[in-house]
Amino acid sequence: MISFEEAKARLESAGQSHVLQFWAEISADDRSALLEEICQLEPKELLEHCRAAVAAASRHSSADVRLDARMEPVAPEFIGSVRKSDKETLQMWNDEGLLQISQNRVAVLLLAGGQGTRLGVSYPKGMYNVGLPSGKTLYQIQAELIQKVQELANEKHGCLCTVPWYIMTSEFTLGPTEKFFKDNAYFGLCPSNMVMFEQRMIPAVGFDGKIILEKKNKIAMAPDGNGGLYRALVDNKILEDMERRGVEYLHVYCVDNILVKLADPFFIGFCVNKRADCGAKVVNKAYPAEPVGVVCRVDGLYQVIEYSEIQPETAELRDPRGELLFSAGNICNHFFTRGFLQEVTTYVSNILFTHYT
Ligand SMILES: CC(=O)N[C@H]1[C@@H](OP(=O)(O)O)O[C@H](CO)[C@@H](O)[C@@H]1O
Repeated sequence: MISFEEAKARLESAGQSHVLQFWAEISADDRSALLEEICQLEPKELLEHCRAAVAAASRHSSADVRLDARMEPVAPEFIGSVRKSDKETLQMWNDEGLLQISQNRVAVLLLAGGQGTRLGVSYPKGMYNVGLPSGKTLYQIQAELIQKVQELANEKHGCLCTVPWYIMTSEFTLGPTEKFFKDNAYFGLCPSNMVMFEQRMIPAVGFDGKIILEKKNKIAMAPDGNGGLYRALVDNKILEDMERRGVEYLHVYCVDNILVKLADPFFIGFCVNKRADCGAKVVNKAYPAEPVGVVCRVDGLYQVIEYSEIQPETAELRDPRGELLFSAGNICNHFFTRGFLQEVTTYVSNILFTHYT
């Protein structure tokens, strides 16, 4: 545990002295708890985190127009459409995907660290009963889809393959998720092919760059978002686990998608066929103001522009055929090769956590 003076100095160096503003009012136990929390914060990283929050807030309020001006749609040669492709092409993607799955080269990774706040539940979203006549939860639906795609590959290739399931949870969701799967006998999957791991927690920061206090003696903490995946992969040695299992391709998806096609052979096959490092499955936007992010290019780099970042005029733009120019709606379904993730995590480790080593 660190001393009060040390905590004060750390917070000052990150511009967060207000965290100790209630020190005089709190009990000895509460003081220890607060010092323990402060002890976990690395000052340099905290400073960067708080600065990033301010920068993000100012980007939202001022630079949107400039961002819009730099947006370009995804180049047609990088797009594959299930709706517009012929039967042979679709067959080729499906065959390629099933072949990779049959060779144990494909895994799925679920982003399930979020709390069910917007859904209005106090338990992990995957445990939600979505109201089907069967009463199945999202986790059960997904477990059955993994079994199904394994079966399809087995039937086609006469093998006994495995699609490992990586589940990124958080401090809020790990315990209940583990218990839920155990209580339900892993819905028939082999527990050794399921890897649950935790993403990091970070302090919640206001638009003014100041840490938010949950209570007088408690910093408000939240999981570090879907972008926390890269750090969590490093922290939990997930890429090493993938390598041990011979997994080369990863399908990453969000928990709250009832229609998700796990390890979708068409999607996997398309990406493998294109020799892509990463890919995003998108759905045509239904209408310009639909609250989904769009996959596009900004300054030549592929990224998602959120619905909160795009100007209505830009969202309304149409191509000569009358279709929305920015129509590639992000549904949080991504493809990554292990090699690409290795590169990204090495890069992220170097710029973000050099001071940990
Ligand atoms: C930061 C982020 O993850 N934004 C995602 C996410 O937004 P929500 O605000 O969580 O609905 O889900 C959308 C639908 O899947 C997707 O289009 C968007 O890009």
